[in-house]
Amino acid sequence: MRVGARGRRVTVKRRKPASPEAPISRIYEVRNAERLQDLCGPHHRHLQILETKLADFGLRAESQGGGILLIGTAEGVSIAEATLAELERRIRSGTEANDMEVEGAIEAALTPGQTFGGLVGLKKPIKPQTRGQAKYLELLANADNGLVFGVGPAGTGKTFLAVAAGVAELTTGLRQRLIVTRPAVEAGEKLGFLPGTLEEKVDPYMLPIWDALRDLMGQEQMERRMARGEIEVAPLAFMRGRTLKNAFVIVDEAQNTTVAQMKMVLTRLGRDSRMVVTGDPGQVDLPGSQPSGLKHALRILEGVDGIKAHYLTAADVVRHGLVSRIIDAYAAAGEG
Ligand SMILES: Nc1ncnc2c1ncn2[C@@H]1O[C@H](COP(=O)(O)OP(=O)(O)OP(=O)(O)O)[C@@H](O)[C@H]1O
Repeated sequence: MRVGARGRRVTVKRRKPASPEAPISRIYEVRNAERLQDLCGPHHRHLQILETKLADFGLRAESQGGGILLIGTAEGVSIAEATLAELERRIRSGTEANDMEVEGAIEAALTPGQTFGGLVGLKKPIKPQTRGQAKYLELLANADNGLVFGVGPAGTGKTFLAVAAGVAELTTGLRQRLIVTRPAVEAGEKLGFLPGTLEEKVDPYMLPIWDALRDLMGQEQMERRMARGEIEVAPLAFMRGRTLKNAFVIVDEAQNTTVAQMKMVLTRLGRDSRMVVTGDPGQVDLPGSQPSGLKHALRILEGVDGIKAHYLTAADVVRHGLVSRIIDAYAAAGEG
């Protein structure tokens, strides 16, 4: 789905010759005079910002009765339409249109993942930050994808975006439960012998998950849903023998599952559930030379109907800029 003028392209006047860079003009139609004024801004300042930011596309924007005339390259006009549609969406949801919002809408329209329709029900909106993330989010946001593998190096948002999709499905009522599990390589089954509640036992290892949940739904909602049993964060061993129904299940750090563990968890998928498996085949911490269940699953499940795998790369790292260079250096040394 393209975030665009949503059927508003009423007038299309193409100039000759129809070379790709030839300027085109289209009218972004706005029937409501007050809305038109909000979009254009005082003394048409918003249109000036649009022209300045999209100068590379030769964009010109003029208010006309009933709409905004956009002239520029085809790409520029499309971005301007997407910007105006995003700005309209913000205004409709009660945001005051000001210079900052215009700039934010332009940024949203310019983001590589413009095709992503968005996850709803989150405390803060999530947007893809790279092309790879955009594709991954598209897969995650489509509830028809029963099993999605998110594979790639550290810091590409594999876990965070999976948690965002899970939170969105939980808070919008599409799924009754959100279950996040990780193989506890170090502690393993020994966790069962530590004192305290389950969360206390697994907290340090599960911290990144709690951080993401807190970020995406807020502490209060997170605790409320946890108390109601709607959110479960537990080591992989706790999944054994269960059928996970009506749940969004995330298997994180899946590179550290054994082949048997991976098969065990994949076959837990119950009715009305979805599963996202995330991991980095370059970071296997399994003792000895045990084969990784993730690598094995990716190999044998490739091409199976209804199963999607998405590969993020160093280009998708959203941590410090140095991280992607570190990953590349390790890969070059043959250790990634
Ligand atoms: N699109 C996004 N919007 C906002 N924050 C993001 C986005 N993508 C990633 N992040 C942030 O980047 C951080 C790293 O993401 P995450 O922990 O999911 O990476 P990962 O690929 O699972 O890495 P690792 O393999 O180390 O667990 C997260 O803490 C999250 O806050």
